[in-house]
Amino acid sequence: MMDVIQVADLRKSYGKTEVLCGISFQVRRGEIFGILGTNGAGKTTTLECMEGFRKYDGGRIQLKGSVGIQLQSASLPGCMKPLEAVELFARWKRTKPDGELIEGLGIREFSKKKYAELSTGQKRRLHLVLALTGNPDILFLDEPAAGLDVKGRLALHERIRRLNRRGATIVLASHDMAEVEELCVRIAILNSGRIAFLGTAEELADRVDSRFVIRIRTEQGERTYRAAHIGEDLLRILESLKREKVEVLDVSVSRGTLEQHFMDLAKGA
Ligand SMILES: Nc1ncnc2c1ncn2[C@@H]1O[C@H](COP(=O)(O)OP(=O)(O)OP(=O)(O)O)[C@@H](O)[C@H]1O
Repeated sequence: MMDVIQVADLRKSYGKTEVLCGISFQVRRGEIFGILGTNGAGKTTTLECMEGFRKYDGGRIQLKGSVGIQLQSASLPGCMKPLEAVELFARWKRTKPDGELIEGLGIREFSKKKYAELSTGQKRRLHLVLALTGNPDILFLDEPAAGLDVKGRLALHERIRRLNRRGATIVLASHDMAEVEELCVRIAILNSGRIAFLGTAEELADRVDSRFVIRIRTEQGERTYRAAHIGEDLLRILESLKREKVEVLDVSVSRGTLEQHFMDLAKGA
């Protein structure tokens, strides 16, 4: 599959603090790629360098295709009405406002308000419409669901998937594991300015030892174990409970969520 984004040895410092210490990754055409990291890991800096908004100190970034960027809030004049902003962006992109997009993200609900009067979620929805205007080949989203309620979040995720099915490559920065797990196939985890992991969620699960979560309900309450090898470990746990004469009522086994794996990596485990 063709790479539409290539980032090689990207370096960035703010003053004397090196925030990106030479990160490299590629994004393939048509994928939803997640950049994960805890607060301050360097996700926004990485995105802004890729978007061309921020100068970087070293390395190389190559993009192939037109770009849409979900700008941060407060980046439009406070007195501007939502549909005026949509019109302005459409003209800038030499296209017409996309009615389906405007309806799909419910912009008309708050179209009479000024930008300064919009809620965080409404601003996010508007910024998403602006980013999507002109059907960009590559879409950058920074914490897209922050400040959205459950309904807004579901609608946004559905919209992101639909766009992706139409061929857009999407790069999404988030510290929300559930969001990344739900949307992205490949992810990069940033930790202290370096890539701690690059690959699929499945590969991440395989890399971390504690892959399974075993929950055992006993007469005394529930116990939780983490296991690398489900067969041997489950047998060992059950045998030890038998020796302790603990009555087992129920056993459930699940794969740990990406969040557990991520936290292990972010902690440098
Ligand atoms: N303009 C700036 N000047 C100085 N330091 C900055 C600047 N922007 C970011 N930083 C610092 O660089 C580091 C990385 O910030 P960045 O915003 O890229 O992280 P992030 O992973 O997006 O974090 P968050 O999840 O909190 O948004 C942080 O320590 C931050 O304080």
